[in-house]
Amino acid sequence: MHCIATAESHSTVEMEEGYWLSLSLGFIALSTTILAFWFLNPSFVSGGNRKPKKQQLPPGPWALPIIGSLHHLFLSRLPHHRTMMQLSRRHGPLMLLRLGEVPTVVVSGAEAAELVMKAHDPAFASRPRGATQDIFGGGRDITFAPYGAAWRQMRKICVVELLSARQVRRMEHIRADEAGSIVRSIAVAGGVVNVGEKVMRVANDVVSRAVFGGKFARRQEEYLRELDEALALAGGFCLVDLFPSCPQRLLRWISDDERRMRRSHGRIQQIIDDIVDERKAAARAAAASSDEGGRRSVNDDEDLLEVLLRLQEEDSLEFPLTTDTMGGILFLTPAIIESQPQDSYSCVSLRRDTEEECKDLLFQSTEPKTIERMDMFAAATDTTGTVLEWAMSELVRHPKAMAKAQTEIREVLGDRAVITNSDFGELHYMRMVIKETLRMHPPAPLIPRTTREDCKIMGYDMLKGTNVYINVFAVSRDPKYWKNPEEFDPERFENLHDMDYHGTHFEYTPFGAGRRQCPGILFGVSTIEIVLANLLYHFDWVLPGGLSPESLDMSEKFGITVSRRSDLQLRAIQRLC
Ligand code: HEM
Repeated sequence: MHCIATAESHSTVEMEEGYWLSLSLGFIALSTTILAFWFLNPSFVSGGNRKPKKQQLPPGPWALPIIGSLHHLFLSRLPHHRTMMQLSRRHGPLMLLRLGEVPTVVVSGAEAAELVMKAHDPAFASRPRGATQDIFGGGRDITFAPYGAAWRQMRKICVVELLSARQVRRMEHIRADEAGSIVRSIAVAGGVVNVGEKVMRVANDVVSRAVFGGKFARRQEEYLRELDEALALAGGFCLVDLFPSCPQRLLRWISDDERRMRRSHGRIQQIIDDIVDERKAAARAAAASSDEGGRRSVNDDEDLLEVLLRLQEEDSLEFPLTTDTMGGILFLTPAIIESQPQDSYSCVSLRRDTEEECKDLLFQSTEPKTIERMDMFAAATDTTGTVLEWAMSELVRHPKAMAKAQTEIREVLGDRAVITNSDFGELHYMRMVIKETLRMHPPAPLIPRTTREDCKIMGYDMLKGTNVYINVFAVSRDPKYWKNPEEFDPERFENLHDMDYHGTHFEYTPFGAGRRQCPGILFGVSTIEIVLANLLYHFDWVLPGGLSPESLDMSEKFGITVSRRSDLQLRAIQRLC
């Protein structure tokens, strides 16, 4: 797909031909079949969640029987986070939508976000569950895990062992190497570059080298394609997620989302299996020739998988570090499990609500079994690549900002063959460019949470089991907190030094906040900084064919992460030193 020059602005996203036809047919088929169920079993449409008397639920737009508020989203020509932003400007910072059978509250103000992610954080610290998310992460991974003991341990390992500042610093040579190789590949290819593809690859290379010590090599293209498909489906807006009590067979007949998700996930799984197999064989060979009889010791070259295997051997954690837990953190596969003791734990069922139930399930002793999940790979690749692509898009649309960033980088870095993160102390403007990109294009615009218990927010009842989306996109474009919010203006951060990524300013939370806040901030930002600095240091960038900067299409593709709808194709002009 090409991104070049449509006259469309963000807010007039062109829908593909046939979309309306298939949408209408889908609605008609769904409504007819659901009506039939309604007559047979009226409690079906309520989803068991009728509004109890005397409860003060948040306001929201008018709803229809059966589909609830879905028509507001699906009849809009905008991606869901934008439609929700428009609706919440009418209905308020806490807005109730009924998405099919699923009651959902959208949070669109900084004060409300602070109440949800800080004041009442424990009540909102779980993730929604749906059929596609179950395939994607199965609730056994860290990202989609229900709040509870298993999640806490995975999180602790992530924060303390895998993504700590020390660990991220230790990986500096990987980032520098990979940023260098993207520069070389652009210089060799010359001409028009698919920037989106390049930055997605480099983000994936950095994380796979950090985790496995190696790269995806030949199958990276397939991996990224399948990841793209899976992430587009995992946003929670597929029919199977919206009508959980509707018979699966019927939904499968109407929509093939679930099948597509299984297919993509299966392919991703196979690719990872192959990589782990190779890695295992190499580890066995190394252990056989080691003087220490194969015992692992801390060393400076250990990748994240090695860190986990060492922790497992040390056996000093509160819960034993099983291979399942390791899989939940890194996205591993049965290839590793077979070497583990028979009393490994694994999650055997889905859709449990209480912490106790989840704990029971997550720590049931079972035979080792196949685990399917994607975590650090998906969480790190897509978000990092997406931010880089949006940053380059905004810079190309704003040549003055591009020139200012390039001048700064070239002055500060002087003549260098290799650029590393430790060279970046003085790159203030580039850091503001990244902050502004994350304000305008947070890669995860709707942060998904679910209520673990009844509570009251701004006088409204939030019932247990309600899904919650914190619309960080809406908050960071709200004129109440930001001057000219629709303008790309990195300078706005000049006087906002303390506006960082750590989730303490609730008008700016691209990485979320509270217990579930992204643990990969340092890893992600370090990768973004080094790749962006290299791209801007070594090349000048323009739209191909003499197109004007304003003509660049900026429309979005909705999914769990929101990337560009079309790839970013730019002409790279190598800088002559
Ligand atoms: C620019 C890059 C990134 C952005 C904008 C981003 C954003 C987010 C957001 C918004 C969340 C949800 C937070 C919440 O619920 O409050 C999240 C969760 C998460 N992110 Fe990131 N992320 C990025 C990069 C990364 C990287 C590089 C990694 C790992 C290497 C990572 C790992 C995770 C994990 C494991 C979670 C789940 C945490 C949990 O549920 O406890 N992220 N991220």
